Amino acid sequence: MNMRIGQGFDVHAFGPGDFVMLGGVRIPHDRGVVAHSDGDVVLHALCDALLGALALGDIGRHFPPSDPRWAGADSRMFVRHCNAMLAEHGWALGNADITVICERPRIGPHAGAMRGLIAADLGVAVDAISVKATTTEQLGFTGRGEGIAAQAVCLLIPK
Ligand SMILES: Nc1ccn([C@@H]2O[C@H](COP(=O)(O)O)[C@@H](O)[C@H]2O)c(=O)n1
Ligand SMILES: C[C@@]1(CO)OP(=O)(O)OP(=O)(O)OC[C@H]1O
Repeated sequence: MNMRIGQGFDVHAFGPGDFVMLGGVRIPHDRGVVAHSDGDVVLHALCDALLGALALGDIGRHFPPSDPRWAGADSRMFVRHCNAMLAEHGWALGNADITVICERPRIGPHAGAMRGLIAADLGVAVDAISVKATTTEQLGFTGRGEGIAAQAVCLLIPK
């Protein structure tokens, strides 16, 4: 069977604020993130995985951080754009698996909501989308609470 695989990774620094956007879900937190858009590392990593599977570059190529149109943008729009590109090139998402890397906020209580939004934006069943999390045992920049990271892998199948 013809298939394509993709992977993505994204990091944003914590900064002033009282919430973070992760997987399209607004999560109350004692920090915000520094970003041009809404800084949703889950959706940015997912977009890079989808674009990588298509060999169509990365999110910054499609939505340059220098472009004022994307200031404060809802990253779900980036995901829907990538999904349109999948269809345009004759591919559909088989499944995606995403890992959020941070000490806090806790992701478990929000993972179901993230999966639902991502599945809706990609037009797939919820069981095609996995969202999970790990700490780095207080090691490194995520361990020190300086920022948050996410990685994603996806498998594409012919449409
Ligand atoms: N931000 C996070 C980090 C972790 N979790 C959940 O806790 C489990 C244990 O994490 P370790 O890093 O100690 O292995 C992990 O498997 C997640 O279920 C979380 O919800 N949010
Ligand atoms: C999402 C975009 C949009 O301009 O900007 P940021 O929110 O800063 O996010 P990042 O992952 O650093 O870069 C990708 C950009 O495309």
